[in-house]
Amino acid sequence: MIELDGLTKHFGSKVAVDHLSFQVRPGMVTGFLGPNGAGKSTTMRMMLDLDNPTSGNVRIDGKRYRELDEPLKYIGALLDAKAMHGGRSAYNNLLCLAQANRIPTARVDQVLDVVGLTPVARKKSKGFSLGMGQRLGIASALLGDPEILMFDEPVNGLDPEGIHWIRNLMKSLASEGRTIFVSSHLMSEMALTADHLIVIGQGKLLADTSMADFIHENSRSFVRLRSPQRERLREVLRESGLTAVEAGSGTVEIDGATTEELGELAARHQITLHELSSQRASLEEAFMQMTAGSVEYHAHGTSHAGPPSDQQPGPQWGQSYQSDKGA
Ligand SMILES: Nc1ncnc2c1ncn2[C@@H]1O[C@H](COP(=O)(O)OP(=O)(O)OP(=O)(O)O)[C@@H](O)[C@H]1O
Repeated sequence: MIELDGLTKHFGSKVAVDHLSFQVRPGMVTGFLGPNGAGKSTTMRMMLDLDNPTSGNVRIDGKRYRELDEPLKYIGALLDAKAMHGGRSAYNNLLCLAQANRIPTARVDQVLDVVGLTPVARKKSKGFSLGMGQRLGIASALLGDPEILMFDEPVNGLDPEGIHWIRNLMKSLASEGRTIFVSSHLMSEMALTADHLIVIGQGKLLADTSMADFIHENSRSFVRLRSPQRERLREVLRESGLTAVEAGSGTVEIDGATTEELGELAARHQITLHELSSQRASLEEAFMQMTAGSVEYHAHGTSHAGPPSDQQPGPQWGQSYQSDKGA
């Protein structure tokens, strides 16, 4: 269990983390979400005692990180996959870490096997692809067989097979009763992986909730209509006090009415419908709505908080969003 109590970090006048209090519980995967610059990495660094809080504190199983006897046996982390010594082989990188932390040497081969790097164990890690580097970073996090694991953007650089692998790894580690805390920009990925969500924006806690409740409470439900008599449909909706939002591909979306009401309304006015469907906004949309006021960098054309016209999964949004950072 990880407990944050009023955790705060200032960089000069910049408040990167603002009185964060939450718990990360064992036996589940907790997703840590927030737009770029929200303070996720800074929070994780303070959890590992790599940065000093301005105020507040973090407890790991009731203790401060620096009070842990052999920290790698309590908490393993993947923060920066490039942190490894490039001139050393994967095996030697892990061996040094094992020796420095009084972890049995045999564990090195075990974790190399878990992450699938046994065939390249003797190769220098500087020649590794981003995905292999991520796997090596994950191996180092697993080395002490810790009860708590923290991953900062672990799917970065992984191909679909690698993403599938890490998703299953995190779930299986959680099912063993471990505490798994993972940050990601890939909302669709979180939907498939996390049981619980912590959402932050501009360093502040925006949500601490189960995944199911997050979607239920934050996603907008609406009805999608498509008709060959589009103008007539719009007119009838307007007369009924309903606002139709154009949603592309000849569809309109309506809030505040059920499919039954809209179907009957169309029938009364003899309007043919080619589509009448109840929709619920996805996790990406719920997340965008929640954090809309706290993003530092907006991608062109995606700064509105409303749902996009189609129901595409998150990576599209994540990619355009990230690619705009620093533009
Ligand atoms: N060493 C530092 N000095 C000054 N400002 C910093 C420092 N580290 C982080 N920041 C600022 O603090 C804020 C939070 O940064 P942080 O990297 O924790 O966010 P993040 O949620 O991890 O973002 P990303 O998803 O882009 O990695 C940002 O505005 C960032 O520019």
